[in-house]
Amino acid sequence: MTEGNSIGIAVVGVAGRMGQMLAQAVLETPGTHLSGAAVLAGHPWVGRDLGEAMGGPALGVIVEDDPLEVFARSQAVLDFTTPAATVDFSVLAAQARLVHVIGTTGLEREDLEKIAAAGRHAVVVRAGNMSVGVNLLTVMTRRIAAVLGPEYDIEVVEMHHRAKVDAPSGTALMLGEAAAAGRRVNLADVTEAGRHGITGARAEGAIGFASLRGGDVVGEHEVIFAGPGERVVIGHIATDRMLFARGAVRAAIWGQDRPPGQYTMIDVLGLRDPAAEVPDR
Ligand SMILES: NC(=O)C1=CN([C@@H]2O[C@H](COP(=O)(O)OP(=O)(O)OC[C@H]3O[C@@H](n4cnc5c(N)ncnc54)[C@H](OP(=O)(O)O)[C@@H]3O)[C@@H](O)[C@H]2O)C=CC1
Ligand SMILES: O=C(O)C1=N[C@H](C(=O)O)C[C@H](O)C1
Repeated sequence: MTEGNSIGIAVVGVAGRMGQMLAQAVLETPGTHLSGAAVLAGHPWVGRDLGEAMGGPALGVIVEDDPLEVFARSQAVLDFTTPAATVDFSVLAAQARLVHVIGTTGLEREDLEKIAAAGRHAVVVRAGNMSVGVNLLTVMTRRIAAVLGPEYDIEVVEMHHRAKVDAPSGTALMLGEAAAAGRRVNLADVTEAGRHGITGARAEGAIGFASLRGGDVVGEHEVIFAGPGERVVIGHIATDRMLFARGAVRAAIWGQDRPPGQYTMIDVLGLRDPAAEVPDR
């Protein structure tokens, strides 16, 4: 629902780690309002005031379990849920002509195809990481990979909290895609992930991935270029999930009145280099 010129932004999966951050980010952003907050049917938060459910003061926003109703009074939806849920939401968001901001990771090729098909007539902004810093890191990774030759071995290392369910992280895949784009190779052709046992020597031109899990780590990424006599190491450490949430709200605002299509945070942040496309995971 438009309240004056304020943009109505809904959050699905609002009880999740990111869902709660997203709701707070909408509430603190001038020019937007929280038009709805949805969880799965049967969740204990259904029917409760969102603020109280989150352990704070009442917000006057009641948690619902019908995304259709929530979408009907919104201009955008922030979706950091699961691949299956995101595919379903993409159909509903496109029908309602909402800007669908997707942070969900672990999406397979078939999921991406379904999202692209559903979103043909709507604006979809999707990124495995919504922070400014990581998106800058992808631009730097592509550039460094393009300049350093194949004698520099590329490894992407990530660490996340113990509850993370997908690996490598969406961010690690974005960085891998950026490195592959810089080298003008297809990431799938050069990926080395999950090494264990007698693996044989590293393949020439491989891009390796290592995933660490533990504790409450918000998200840490490094790209290592290991060459003869030196290593170039660039990285990003997230210490607060609000970083991602603010990026998502920025994307929802940016997407208003854009032509239908699939966009990434590279578009939102104005970092696209037409001469060097970087696919985003
Ligand atoms: N792009 C980015 O910048 C970032 C992306 N992420 C990604 O966001 C996703 C979520 O992460 P996180 O918040 O830590 O995970 P959580 O598991 O804490 O949250 C996911 C939430 O989605 C809910 N959910 C699942 N299916 C539905 C549905 N059909 N309808 C409504 N709600 C649903 C879950 O509900 P229930 O628990 O009841 O099943 C849960 O509350 C992950 O893929 C993660 O990698 C995370 C941080 C930053
Ligand atoms: O699951 C998380 O927590 C995060 N997921 C994203 C990813 O897969 O890269 C972004 C961030 O690193 C946190």
